[in-house]
Amino acid sequence: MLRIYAPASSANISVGFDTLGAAISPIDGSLLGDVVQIEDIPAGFELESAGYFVRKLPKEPQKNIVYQAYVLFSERLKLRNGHVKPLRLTLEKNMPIGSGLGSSACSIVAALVALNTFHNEPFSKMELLEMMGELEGRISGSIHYDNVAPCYLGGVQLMVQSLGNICQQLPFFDSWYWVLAYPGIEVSTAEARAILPKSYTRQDVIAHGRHLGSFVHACHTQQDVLAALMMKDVIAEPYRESLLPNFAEVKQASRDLGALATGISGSGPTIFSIAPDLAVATKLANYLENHYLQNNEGFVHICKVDNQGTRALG
Ligand SMILES: Nc1ncnc2c1ncn2[C@@H]1O[C@H](COP(=O)(O)OP(=O)(O)OP(=O)(O)O)[C@@H](O)[C@H]1O
Ligand SMILES: N[C@@H](CCO)C(=O)O
Repeated sequence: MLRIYAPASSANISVGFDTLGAAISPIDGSLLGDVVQIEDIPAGFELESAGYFVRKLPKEPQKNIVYQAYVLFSERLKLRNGHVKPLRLTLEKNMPIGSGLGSSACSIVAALVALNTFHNEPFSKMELLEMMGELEGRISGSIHYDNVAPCYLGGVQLMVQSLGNICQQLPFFDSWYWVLAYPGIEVSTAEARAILPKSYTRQDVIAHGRHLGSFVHACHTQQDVLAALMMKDVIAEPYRESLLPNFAEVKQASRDLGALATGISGSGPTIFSIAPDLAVATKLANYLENHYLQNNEGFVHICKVDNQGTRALG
């Protein structure tokens, strides 16, 4: 029996809509992500689901993205004259759905890595990642890799989508803490994409290019102040902030408490705040617990970038 854990991820990082994402883990060692278990059975295929957020999954098993991952993996294996073994997948759905923490990505990545490992790795990392993007695209309406890539490979990933690579890892700032606050309400990624403009002004396009280019440069030259200053979003945040509770006020208060940057994680409603040290991270966590959470489902975690990505649990 094999158990695969896939961590939460924060897509966009404000400055790289659909092109940047980071894998994230709480510093207290708790696992913030989904687990998929795979095991032999005598014949056929079985899917079981468990975990705190199982009640939020679609009622029909065929709509569970883990089921669809199994079907896609089987089809691709068949194209190589292979066939899937009889097996049971058990999804532990620990991630809230529609959270902005890459919940569907966690399920997709854990399922495909479990299936690939169980069949002695017939697919390369990039082939598997391409399947992950296809499945993510079915959910949100368009293929984007900024959750699945960091969730799978760990670190901060830049989607280059060229020369046979879907993504490449960026050097990042090891001292930074990420404070993630999930308010406990749901925002559908498909809907949060639908409200974005179809086109942008030349001024916005130039600003976006300057921010993203300078941010990537700052990562490579390890200029943390420049990187934090460039974490500005002209593509999504101005249109999505109305979906989040008191976002402008919370962002200003986080800045006053010492946050280097604050933005929407993925398509929200989770927000992230970057702290230069643990003292500021703790202050931010306390503030967000008291001012951003909307109900008992909400949570705040002090995190760091997870450089391991998806892995087998012992
Ligand atoms: N195993 C699964 N995990 C999560 N969502 C699933 C799963 N299977 C099917 N779904 C469906 O996929 C959709 C996920 O929606 P959405 O993309 O908004 O959530 P998300 O992946 O949590 O978003 P985000 O990437 O912002 O965290 C929901 O309609 C949900 O019912
Ligand atoms: N880049 C995607 C991430 C969704 O999780 C978006 O912002 O729509």
